[in-house]
Amino acid sequence: MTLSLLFYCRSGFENDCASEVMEYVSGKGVEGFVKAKPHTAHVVFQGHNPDDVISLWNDLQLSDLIFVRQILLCSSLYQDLPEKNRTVPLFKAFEENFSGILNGKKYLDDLFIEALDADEYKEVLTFCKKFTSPMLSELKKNGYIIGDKNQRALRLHILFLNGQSCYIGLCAPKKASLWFMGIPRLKFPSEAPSRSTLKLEEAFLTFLNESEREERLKTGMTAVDLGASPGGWTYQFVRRDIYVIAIDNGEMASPLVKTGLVEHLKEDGFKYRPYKPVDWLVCDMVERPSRIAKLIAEWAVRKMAREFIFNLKLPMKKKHAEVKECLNFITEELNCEGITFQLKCKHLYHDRDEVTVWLRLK
Ligand SMILES: C[S@@+](CC[C@H](N)C(=O)[O-])C[C@H]1O[C@@H](n2cnc3c(N)ncnc32)[C@H](O)[C@@H]1O
Repeated sequence: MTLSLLFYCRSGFENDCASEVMEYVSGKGVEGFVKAKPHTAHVVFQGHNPDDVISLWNDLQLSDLIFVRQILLCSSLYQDLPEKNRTVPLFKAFEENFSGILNGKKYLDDLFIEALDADEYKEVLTFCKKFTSPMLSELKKNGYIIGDKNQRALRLHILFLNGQSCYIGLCAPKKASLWFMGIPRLKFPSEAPSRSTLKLEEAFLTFLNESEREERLKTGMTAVDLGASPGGWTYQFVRRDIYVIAIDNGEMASPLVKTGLVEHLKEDGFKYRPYKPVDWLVCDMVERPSRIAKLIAEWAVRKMAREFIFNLKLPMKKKHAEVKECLNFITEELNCEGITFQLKCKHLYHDRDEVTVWLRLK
C-alpha cells in the first residue's frame, strides 16, 4: 500500500504547482518526487518514506500553497476496474488503504466522487454523478455513517480519470477546500458590470471567514479600487454599502455611479494617493507584478489602507518564482518598518494567468 499526496490545480499550471509542492516538501526535510503531466490539472507527490507522507498531510493546510485547489492523501491509481459492480472492489480498496488512518472509526464527513478540471475529463463527470448514490449505499451497507458534522470526520474522495481508473483519497475538511472539485460555484450577479466581480467575491470567501467578512466589510467603510473600470470589483463593495473611490481612465458602469457610493477619478493608479487612510485597497491593474508589489508595499508602509486585495498578472513562464519574489519584497519592506501583518496568496478558480494576494496590517 503506497499513499501519496494528490494536489488539484488549474490545467496548464502543473509545473508551477509541482515546483511549489517540492519547495514546501523539501522545506520540511521530506524526500520524494513529484509527478506532473501538462494539462492534467493535478500533480502527485510520492515520498520515499510512507510515514513522512502522512505527517506532511497532517500538517498541510490548503492556504499553505498558492497553486493548489485541493489536497488529498491518496491511494495509488486503480486501473482496470470492472464495467459493472465497481462499488465492491472500490470499497475493499478504500478499507485496505485507509482503515489504519481512520483508526477503526466508521464516520465520514462526506463522499465526493470527482473528476479533474480539464477538458479531457468532462465526460467522466457525468459518470461521477451517477456513481455517487451506489457508492454511498455500499459505504452505508458496510456500517459507515456519512455526514455527521460533529465527529470531525474525514471526507472520502474518489477521483475518476475515466470509467476504469481512479484514485481513492481522504482529506480533513478543515484543512482542505470545502468545494466539490475544489471549485467554488459562484453565481454571477446580473447587476455586476463585469465577470471579474467573481474574482473579488471568491477572494473574500477564501481569505476571510464569515464573521471576518461581517466585521471587516460593512456599511460606512471606504475602499479604493485601482484599475476599477467597468466596476466588477467596485460592485462587491457597493453591494455591501461601502463607499468606493474608483481610479481608472476608463468609464465606470453608470448604475454603479448612480448609487452615490462611487467617486470616479480618471487618474493614474500609480500616482493616486488618498487624503486619509481607507479601510480597503484593491487593485486589478494589468501591470508587471514587481511594479504592483512596489505600489502595494508603499501604501502598506505608509498605512494608507488597513487591508488589501490585489492581483499579480503572470504572463511569464516561471509564475511561481515571480510570485515568490513579489511576496518576499512586500514582506521585507514591512519587516524593515517593524509592521506586523498577514499575507496570503492564492491562485483562485476565477483567476486565469494571475494570482490574488491578500494583505492585512495588524
Ligand atoms: C482588468 S481591468 C479591471 C477590471 C475591474 N476590476 C472590474 O472588475 O471590472 C484593468 C483596468 O486597469 C486599468 N488601468 C491600467 N493601468 C492603469 C493605471 N495606470 N491607472 C489606472 N487604471 C489603470 C485599465 O484601464 C482597466 O480598466
